[in-house]
Amino acid sequence: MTRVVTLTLNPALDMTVRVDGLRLGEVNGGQSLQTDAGGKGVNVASFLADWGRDEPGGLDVTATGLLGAANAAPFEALLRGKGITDAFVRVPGAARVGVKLSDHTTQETTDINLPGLSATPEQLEAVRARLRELAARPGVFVLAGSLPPGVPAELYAELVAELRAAGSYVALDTSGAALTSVLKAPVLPQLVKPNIHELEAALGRPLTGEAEVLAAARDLLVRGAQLVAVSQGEQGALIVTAAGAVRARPPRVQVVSTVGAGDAMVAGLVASHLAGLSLPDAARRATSFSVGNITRLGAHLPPRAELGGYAAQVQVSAV
Ligand SMILES: Nc1ncnc2c1ncn2[C@@H]1O[C@H](COP(=O)(O)OP(=O)(O)OP(=O)(O)O)[C@@H](O)[C@H]1O
Ligand SMILES: O=P(O)(O)OC[C@@]1(O)O[C@H](CO)[C@@H](O)[C@@H]1O
Repeated sequence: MTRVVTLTLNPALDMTVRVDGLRLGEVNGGQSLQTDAGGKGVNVASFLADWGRDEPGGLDVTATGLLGAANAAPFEALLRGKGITDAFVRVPGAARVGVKLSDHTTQETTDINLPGLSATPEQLEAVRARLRELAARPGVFVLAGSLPPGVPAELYAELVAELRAAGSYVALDTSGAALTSVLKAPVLPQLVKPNIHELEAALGRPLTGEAEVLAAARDLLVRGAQLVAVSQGEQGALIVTAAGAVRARPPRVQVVSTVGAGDAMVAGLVASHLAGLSLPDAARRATSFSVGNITRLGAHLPPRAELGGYAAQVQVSAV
C-alpha cells in the first residue's frame, strides 16, 4: 500500500467562530463555534485519509510531529476515526489554539495563529528519531506548517536533505524563515506549495504579475524541485513542472471557511503524484480538493462525486 507520512511540529486546535458582518473594534454577535484538530500536516493527513478510503489499493497515512498531551484527545479522535497511524511524540502542555473568524457575508476568513509550545532540544531529537524510523521505508513525506518556538529555522532544510537521501518524495508547505531557509538550501523538496505572500516573503521581493511568479517557480525547478504550486486564494494557483505551467482557476462556491484550502491543495497534489496524473489533471484534482474543503468546516473532503463535479469546473489554462 502506498505510504504517506505527514509531519506537524506545531499542531493547532482550530476554533472557528462564524461571525457574519464582522466589525473589528466593536461588539459582534457570533453565529456558531466549532473546534477542529488541525495544523497543516494533520489536515493533509486527514484529506488523504478521506481520499484513500475510495482509492484502489488504499493509502497508508501516518501523522507524526509534536503533540501537547494536555489536549491531545481531539487529535487522537480525528486520527483514530480516519484510520491514520498516530506517530506523534507527546510533549507536556497543550497544543496552541488557532482562532478563525469566518464571515459568511464577505466570505472572508480571518486567522489568528498563536506561536505554539516551545520545543526542547530533547523533544526535537525524539521527533527526528521517529522520522528516521519512518523514513527507513521510503514513501511520500509531507512537512507542513510553521515551526514552534525553539526550533531552528534550518530544521526543514535538514529534514528535506535527509529524507530525499533516504529515497523519499518530499512535499513542503511552510512560511517565514523556515521557507526561506529551504529555498536557499542545496537540496529542495520535490514538491513546494507556498502561497503567493509566503513566496514573496521568502524571496524578499514582490512578484508582480504572472511572468514574475512563473520565473520564480521555474528557478526552483532548476534548483531541484519537481513541482511548484503557488496558490493565490480565489484566483487559483500557478502550478509549474518540467512538463509546463498551468493556471488552475476554481469555480465560484459558497465559502464556509478557507482554513486548510492550501493543505487540501497539497493533499490533492500528493494524490495526483501517487496516481501519476498529467499536469492539467493534477491541477484539476488539487483544486477540487481545495474547493471541496472550503465548502465545509474542518479538514474533510466531500464525497468523490462532488469532488468530480468541482474538478470538471476548474479552468485550467497553459501559461
Ligand atoms: N475564496 C475562494 N474561492 C475559491 N477557491 C478558493 C478560495 N480560497 C482558496 N481557494 C482555493 O484554494 C487554493 C489554496 O488557497 P490559498 O492560496 O488561500 O492557500 P493557503 O494560503 O495556503 O491556505 P491555508 O494556509 O489557509 O491552508 C486556491 O488555489 C484555490 O483553488
Ligand atoms: O502556523 P501555521 O502552522 O502556518 O498555520 C496553522 C494553521 O493556520 O494552518 C492550518 C490551515 O492551513 C490550520 O489548521 C492551522 O491553524
